[in-house]
Amino acid sequence: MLTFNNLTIGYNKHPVIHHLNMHIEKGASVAIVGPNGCGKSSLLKGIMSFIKPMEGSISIGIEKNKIAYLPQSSTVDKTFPMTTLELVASGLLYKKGFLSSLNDEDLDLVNTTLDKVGLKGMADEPLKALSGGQIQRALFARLIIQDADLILLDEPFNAIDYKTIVELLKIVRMWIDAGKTVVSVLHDIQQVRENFVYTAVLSRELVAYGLTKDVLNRENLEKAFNNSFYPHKDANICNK
Ligand SMILES: Nc1ncnc2c1ncn2[C@@H]1O[C@H](COP(=O)(O)OP(=O)(O)OP(=O)(O)O)[C@@H](O)[C@H]1O
Repeated sequence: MLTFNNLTIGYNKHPVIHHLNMHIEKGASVAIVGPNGCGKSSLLKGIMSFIKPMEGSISIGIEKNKIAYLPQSSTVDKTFPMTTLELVASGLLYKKGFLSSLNDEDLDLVNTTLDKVGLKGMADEPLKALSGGQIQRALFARLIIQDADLILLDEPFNAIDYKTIVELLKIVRMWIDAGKTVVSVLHDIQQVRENFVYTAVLSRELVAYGLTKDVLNRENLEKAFNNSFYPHKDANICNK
């Protein structure tokens, strides 16, 4: 489904992810863990082609429109003039082209999905009227509507209350049980252990990748988190 071939990505010639070789099977649930600033978000952005590899490549075994992406909540512009319904319906853009071309069936699907994520009656609310947790529920509704085969989640439960986390985790498990490939950046080790079969421990370079039960251990976490961490702009230009 997804292969990183000697992948180096970074900014202004300075590497953030360094010579990554890793393969993710179709239908796998993969957590990406590692210290702040080690390149987890950059890796997801690389998969989305928002940033280009400095070296190596990313092979994706499906079409781009079969990938859904949840960005880190801090990057979502809540002042954007849009209703909850429009945000969720934008998950159909790949299929429909324009929101104006949505038919009654599409709108029914959006409204049913809003109910599913606990946002019944919120369709016409502007985004600025939603709490952080409600925005995250709406973004999950958009992911459901997209019905993608590969789902990329960047810290999906950051600053979200316990009840919302439990409900959103049920959606993630539903995707995994349905055979979708789910790759998620997470900081909560317990969440990883309980929900993700595979884990990649990153620290710019890959520290370990394999079954969560085998690789999510103190030794690998210490290797990743004890790395002396410098801002990536001070990283040597890669000559490997
Ligand atoms: N657009 C950018 N331009 C320049 N540098 C960037 C850019 N985005 C990220 N970086 C730098 O790349 C490095 C990795 O950032 P990234 O957001 O991928 O890390 P992360 O592991 O997701 O961190 P966190 O856990 O804090 O979200 C950091 O040093 C960051 O400052």
